[in-house]
Amino acid sequence: MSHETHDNCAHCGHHHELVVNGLCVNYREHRALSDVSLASSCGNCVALVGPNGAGKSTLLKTIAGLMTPASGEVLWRGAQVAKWSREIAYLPQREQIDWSFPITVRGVVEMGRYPQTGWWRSFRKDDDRMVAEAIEQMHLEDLADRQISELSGGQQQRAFIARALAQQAHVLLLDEPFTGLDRPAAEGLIEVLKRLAGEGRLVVASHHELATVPDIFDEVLIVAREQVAFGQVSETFTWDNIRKAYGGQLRLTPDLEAAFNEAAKHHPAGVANGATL
Ligand SMILES: Nc1ncnc2c1ncn2[C@@H]1O[C@H](COP(=O)(O)OP(=O)(O)OP(=O)(O)O)[C@@H](O)[C@H]1O
Repeated sequence: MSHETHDNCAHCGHHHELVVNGLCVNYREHRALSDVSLASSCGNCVALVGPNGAGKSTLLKTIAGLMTPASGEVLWRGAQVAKWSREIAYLPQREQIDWSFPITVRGVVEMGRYPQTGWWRSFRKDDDRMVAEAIEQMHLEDLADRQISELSGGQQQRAFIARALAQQAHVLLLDEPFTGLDRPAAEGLIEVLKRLAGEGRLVVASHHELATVPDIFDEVLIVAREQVAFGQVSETFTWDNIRKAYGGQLRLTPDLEAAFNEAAKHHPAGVANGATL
């Protein structure tokens, strides 16, 4: 799949870049991630893949500004991410969220406005409008007054994405957003992610289902505690690179083989040569 890439973001009219430079991240003295570098910009959907413990969540948290790098840097719009917390939204893995917390869907989405309003000032008309628009964009109107705990997994994901939209976030960092979704919900989420990228947002998501990478993403970062490869899915999503990251943990199934062939079709050289694996 390939999105139409906007020169300028339809969301804000600019063309912003996320740059990760030689990033290393530790938990105390334990090195979780080494030497990650990438550059992506508005309008892209970036997959983060690698085996369990590869450092995907760590990278998302660091890009979100929630962890401090041991070395290297993360820049958005040319400055350290800490400066841009309003523009960057992070959705943790499902199990990190307390879904029993008593809050309505609208309450979750309103939280997206808190960084702007501060806790001390009340909502203005604009805040209400942005919350209503986000709810509408994620087709949550009928569920807005329901408790978040009463929703299906797919609906809960949509509520959290609506919160990011209400925040007017430019970068969406999603940790395994497809986990626990049934097929229709997953297909709905694929459409949502493509639409958000198509509107000029930058979506970065860790993803376990390798066979669906070419359907959803434009670019891929493959990690295994350190960077294996980063680039366009058509060039980078190859069995060679995936095998480097997963070692003997992964078998080349027919589904996966089909996905590599699908990815290669969009590669200029792949089309010319009719190349397969
Ligand atoms: N809070 C923590 N304290 C210490 N080490 C941690 C902590 N969180 C993660 N790690 C370690 O850092 C490394 C990277 O973990 P991370 O959760 O980023 O991987 P991941 O690719 O997201 O894994 P998964 O696919 O299983 O979610 C692992 O070795 C893990 O054990």
